[in-house]
Amino acid sequence: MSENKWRLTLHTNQRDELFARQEEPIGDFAFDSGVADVFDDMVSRSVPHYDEMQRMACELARDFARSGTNLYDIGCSTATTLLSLDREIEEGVAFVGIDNAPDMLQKAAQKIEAAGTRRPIDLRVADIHQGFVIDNASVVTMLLTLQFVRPLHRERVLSTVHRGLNDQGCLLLIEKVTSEETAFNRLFIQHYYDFKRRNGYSEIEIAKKREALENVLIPYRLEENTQLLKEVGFSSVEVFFRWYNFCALVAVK
Ligand SMILES: Nc1ncnc2c1ncn2[C@@H]1O[C@H](C[S@+](CC[C@H]([NH3+])C(=O)[O-])CC(=O)[O-])[C@@H](O)[C@H]1O
Ligand SMILES: O=C(O)C(=O)Cc1ccccc1
Repeated sequence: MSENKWRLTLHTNQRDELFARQEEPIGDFAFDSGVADVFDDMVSRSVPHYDEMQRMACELARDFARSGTNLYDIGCSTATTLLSLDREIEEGVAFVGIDNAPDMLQKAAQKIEAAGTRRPIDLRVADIHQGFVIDNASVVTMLLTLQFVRPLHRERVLSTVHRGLNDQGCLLLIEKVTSEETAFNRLFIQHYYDFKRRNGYSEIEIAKKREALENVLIPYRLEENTQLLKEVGFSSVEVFFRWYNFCALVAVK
C-alpha cells in the first residue's frame, strides 16, 4: 500500500467527536464532510451489532446474487458494505453504490481505491427522493437508509426497488424501528442510550445527536415496514436480526 493510500485509510477512521465539540445551536443532521470524516467510527459506535448485521446481510446477499445481474447498495455511505460484498460475491455480479451525499461518496471512492476491489464499483450520486434507476437486480441493500427517506416517499422508493428486481431477487433492509407499546419503546430507547454510553458517548453528545436527528431519521414500526414491503409486491418478508429498536429484514420478489 502506498503512503498516500495508508493516510487515506487512517483518515476514514477518525473518532466521532462531532457533538462533543459543537458550541453553536444544533441544526438538522446532514451527511456533510464533517460526518463523512468520522462516519465509520460513528456508525460502529452507534449501531448495535453493526458488524454482525453487515456480515449477515452480505451472507444473505450471496444467497440471492446471480451472475449477469446487478447488485445495488442504496445509501452506500463510505462503501463498507460494498467492500465486504466484493469479497463475498462472484465477479459476474456488477456493483452499483447510490448515495446523495458527495462527501460520503468521496470517502467511498477513497476506500475502494485503497482496498483494491475484484470488480469496478459504479458509485452514483442520486437523491432517491427524486427518482433513481434499479435494473436487472438480483440484490438490493438499503442498510439504515430508508429511515432517512421522507415518509411520503417511502412507498414509491420501495416500488422502484421492487420493479427493478428480477423474480426471486431480494431486498435487504436494516432500520431503526419504534414500538407500538410506549412502555417498551421507552425501555428500548433507554437501553439504546446505555449502549451509546458504553461506547464512550457522553450525555451531551447523545442529547445533541438525538435533537439533530429528530426530523431527519424517522423510524417506522416493524409492522409498518413489513406492510409497505407487501403492498409494493414483495411475496415474502422475514426478520433476520433484531436488537431492541434495530431490525433487519429480507424481502423476496
Ligand atoms: N434521499 C437520499 N438519497 C440517497 N441517499 C441518501 C438519502 N438520504 C440519506 N441517504 C444516505 O443514506 C446513508 C445513511 S447511513 C447508511 C449506512 C450504510 N448503508 C452502512 O451500512 O454502512 C446510515 C446512518 O447514517 O445511520 C447516508 O450515507 C446518506 O447520505
Ligand atoms: O445515532 C443514532 O441515533 C443512530 O440511529 C445511528 C446513526 C448512525 C450514523 C448516523 C446517523 C444515525
